[in-house]
Amino acid sequence: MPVEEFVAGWISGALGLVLGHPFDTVKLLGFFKGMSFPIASIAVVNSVLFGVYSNTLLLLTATSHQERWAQPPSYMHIFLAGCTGGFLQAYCLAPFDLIKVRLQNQTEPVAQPGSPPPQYQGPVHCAASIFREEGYRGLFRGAWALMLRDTPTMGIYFITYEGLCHQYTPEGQNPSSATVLVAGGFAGIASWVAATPLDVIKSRMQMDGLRRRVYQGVLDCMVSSVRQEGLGVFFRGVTINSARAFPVNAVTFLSYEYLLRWWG
Ligand SMILES: C[N+](C)(C)CCCC[C@H](N)C(=O)O
Repeated sequence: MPVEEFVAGWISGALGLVLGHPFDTVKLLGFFKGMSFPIASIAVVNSVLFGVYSNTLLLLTATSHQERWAQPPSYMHIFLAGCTGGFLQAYCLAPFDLIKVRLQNQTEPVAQPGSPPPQYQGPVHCAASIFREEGYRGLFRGAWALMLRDTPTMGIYFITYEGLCHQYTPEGQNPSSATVLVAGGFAGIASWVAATPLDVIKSRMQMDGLRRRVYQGVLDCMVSSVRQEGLGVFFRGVTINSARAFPVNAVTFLSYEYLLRWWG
């Protein structure tokens, strides 16, 4: 099994994250505060995504990454490989994403003197507390919603990327850096727009169970969110998600393609 894609996915995910982190942290003081945990986690997750995507395409079409611009795979194969990558990365992402959401939802930007310490003191403490209080399965709270969010939208991610690259690249050539940046940026936006409704539900499921369980499952969470807040609830955060998605995914794809060309 070719491993370059896993390594390139690892590095490119980390680079994209450095750019995206300020968007994730706009509410906090210090843009790059607390970055080591997300870097470590996105590197693992992106490596699984790109590694599985590329190897699934290899299984489906028998073309390696180097041959793919000359012999483009069908959109059906690209979509299936993207969905497979999205499905498997969701399981790796689930505990990391849970910890991120729990930490982001708990704190005041500046601790008030005399106020009680935050429930979770950092990522490791957060993971240990969830494990202690909610068990091993607690670490996978919201994982089902995350998997539903990522499986089809990672298919959309790769279809948009490959489609735009082909559109703007002469037959048989490698896409230019500008093309890769723009195609990567729009792939990020397209997949985030499609992912936002389930992203909202996923975050609610992850916060559920902290005290009293409110939702019975993904469907129940959807129905009660729409009842209380209307259909607009599904688009909450779509603008910030898209603004973040462009630079993050432009850099992720550019570094991914360049690392593979450089090694290959
Ligand atoms: C599938 N979904 C839309 C959730 C993510 C697609 C892009 C993944 C990228 N690491 C990022 O953080 O933007």
